[in-house]
Amino acid sequence: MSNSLTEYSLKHARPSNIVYGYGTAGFRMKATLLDSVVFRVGLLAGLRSRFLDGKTIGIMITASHNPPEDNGVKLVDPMGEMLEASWESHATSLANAETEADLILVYEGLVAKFSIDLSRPARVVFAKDSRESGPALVAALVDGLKAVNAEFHDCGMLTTPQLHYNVRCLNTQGTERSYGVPTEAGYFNKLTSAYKTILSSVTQPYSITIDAANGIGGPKVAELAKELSNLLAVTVVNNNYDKPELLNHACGADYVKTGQKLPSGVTPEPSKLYASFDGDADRIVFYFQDETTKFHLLDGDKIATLAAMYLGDLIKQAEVDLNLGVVQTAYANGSSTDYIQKNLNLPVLCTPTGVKHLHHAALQFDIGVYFEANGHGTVLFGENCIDALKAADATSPGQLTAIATLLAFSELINQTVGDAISDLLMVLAILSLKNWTCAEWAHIYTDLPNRLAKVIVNDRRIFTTTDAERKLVTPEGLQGKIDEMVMKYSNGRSFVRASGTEDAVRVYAECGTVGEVDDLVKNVVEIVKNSS
Ligand SMILES: CC(=O)N[C@H]1[C@@H](OP(=O)(O)O)O[C@H](CO)[C@@H](O)[C@@H]1O
Ligand SMILES: [Mg+2]
Repeated sequence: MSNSLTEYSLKHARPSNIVYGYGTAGFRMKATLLDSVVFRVGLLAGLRSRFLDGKTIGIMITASHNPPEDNGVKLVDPMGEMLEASWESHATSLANAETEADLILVYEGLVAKFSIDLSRPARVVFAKDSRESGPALVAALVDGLKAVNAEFHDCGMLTTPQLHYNVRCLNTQGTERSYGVPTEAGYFNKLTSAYKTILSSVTQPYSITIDAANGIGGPKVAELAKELSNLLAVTVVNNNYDKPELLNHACGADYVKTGQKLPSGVTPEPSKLYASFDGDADRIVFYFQDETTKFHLLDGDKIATLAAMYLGDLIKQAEVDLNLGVVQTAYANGSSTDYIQKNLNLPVLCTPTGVKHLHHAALQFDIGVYFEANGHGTVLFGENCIDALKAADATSPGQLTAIATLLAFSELINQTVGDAISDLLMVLAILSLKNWTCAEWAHIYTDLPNRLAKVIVNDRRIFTTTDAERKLVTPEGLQGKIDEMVMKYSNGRSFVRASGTEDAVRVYAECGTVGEVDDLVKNVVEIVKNSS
């Protein structure tokens, strides 16, 4: 084993002077630096699968909304969730082992630590997004998997959520909780069947234009939409996934959310709904321009609110005792939190940034809605919830329909991870059923004007936080200065934290008016600059 490991790893030597870290979104950086990392992720996936009795582990090669020259890699655990946090440090140790001999020491250390029987089977599936560097990184990954004798299957080009779906299907096949057929056709069928069930009484197709960020989500959503042509009229723009140099360029969910503006390639018709995916289609934001050409963003907070409102109503109609809650991060607009708590009377939890935190918190509700403001999120239906719905004794047609609709939503909404395609269908289903225009959705509450800024500092690690990242602990005294500044503004809120994916500190601010928020964010950026 170690011989073949040494031989293979010599082909994938680690560059010196780089420190790798498995962060919020796995390893992510310039693709040219990732060959050894991806190879070693193959080794870790083999260990993880053997540790979990041969369950299938997923690996996704993507850098999401990053520029075309970047790439990244992340692991998917058996139920389709992100890699368990305690294993992230093992990924980091493997990636940072200097020499081949060091690598074998770390690898064998993990084998011993977890008493892993290397004679057992290891199973891995992987996919990549549409980046140019994808195929070469896949070759490195395959070497890693061969080096540790893992069985593997290459799923080709998929969206990140499709790979998560496949992993869960493979690990639940033949069980009572089978998640579906582990193929792309299986994924499309699951979503389209659920959509047709939910919209069985609707006759008008909903029309939407999607900016696919020139990524892999474009061809996938176009394929799915063919099956739904009676219910959905989809136009895909920025759909050049075969021109990887255009990926995320002046388009995509991150561009639209951060800049609060239209992507290139979109010439809006007044009050018509648009959406943008990110490069690997695990995020979505919606938007439209009104008759006065004012741009309205419908971000993750608006999606969460819409879903919570609609599912809350369905629970009431179903007369089943289920609790519903919403999970957000500090980046959620204050108006959305207020609306969910005060108007919808639902509990809201706040967690640190990163979907794994939100996902985990959402599991405590029977139905947990979680979204980051940037459009990454989903709705989780707990096993108890599904069982209660299936066992419910419906006495009226209204109750029956509500129960069937809730169950269909649990099939429509990806239960493993935020999914742009699944979230798109969820939103369009709700808008269709409510017969709502995009303006009606936009006006359920009005966002407080907000700004997100980035400050490059010498060492972002000195910025540590508490209270779900809403308060700085260090540098000492800095939070006090921010609080003093915030006090000067109406409805002001601002917080500062180190990014987990970029070498920068992020500053968020919101206020009662645009003028104030521009002023506040500028002042907090100054405070941060002066502190480091
Ligand atoms: C403000 C913001 O949008 N932060 C993003 C960003 O994290 P940072 O730790 O802020 O760099 O990337 C994460 C991974 O994609 C995503 O989960 C998160 O929401
Ligand atoms: Mg993404």
